[in-house]
Amino acid sequence: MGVGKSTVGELVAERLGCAYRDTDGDIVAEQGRTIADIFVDEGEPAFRAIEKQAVHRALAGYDGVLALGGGAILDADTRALLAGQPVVYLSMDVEEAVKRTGLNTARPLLAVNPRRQWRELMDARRHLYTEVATAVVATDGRTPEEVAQAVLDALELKEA
Ligand SMILES: Nc1ncnc2c1ncn2[C@@H]1O[C@H](COP(=O)(O)OP(=O)(O)OP(=O)(O)O)[C@@H](O)[C@H]1O
Ligand SMILES: O=C(O)C1=C[C@@H](O)[C@@H](O)[C@H](O)C1
Ligand SMILES: [Mg+2]
Repeated sequence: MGVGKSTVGELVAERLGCAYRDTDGDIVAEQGRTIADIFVDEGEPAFRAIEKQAVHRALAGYDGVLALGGGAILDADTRALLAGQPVVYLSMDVEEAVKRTGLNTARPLLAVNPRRQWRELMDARRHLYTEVATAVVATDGRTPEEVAQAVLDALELKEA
């Protein structure tokens, strides 16, 4: 969360001259409410079901850069769908995460104690991010432009 998927994803798409899409954005558009509201109204399991459908729809026949929600990889079917695709895991350390997400309540899973919650989420998920990733790109101390270039380098893709 807050690692720069949207910022960097858009830059990478711009450099490749291809489409950019973000499943969190798709969900908000389709549901007509914020992600925080879906969590509050229906709880996390209901959000995950909505998210799973959104990821599957977004990936079907898609050719471009897709930013996934941070928890999408919790679903085994989604992980299977990502197998064979170029998948980048953007990483950062906890202090960078707190700086980037701040106290922003748009991220319900970090709403109470961002530092502790971020550590717990990463301890639970790191192995899944690593499992689905074909490349890991560290974002600490790099500008979004530098991260975008590192992504292109890691995937051995050239600018359009
Ligand atoms: N490399 C970077 N260095 C410093 N700040 C950054 C970097 N990349 C993104 N940011 C900033 O961090 C914040 C979060 O970025 P962004 O919204 O792109 O992340 P995200 O991974 O899409 O988040 P979410 O999990 O909410 O979808 C923004 O304020 C953005 O400007
Ligand atoms: O990491 C997560 O579990 C989340 C990340 C965001 O992209 C949103 O999908 C939502 O806030 C949950
Ligand atoms: Mg985003």
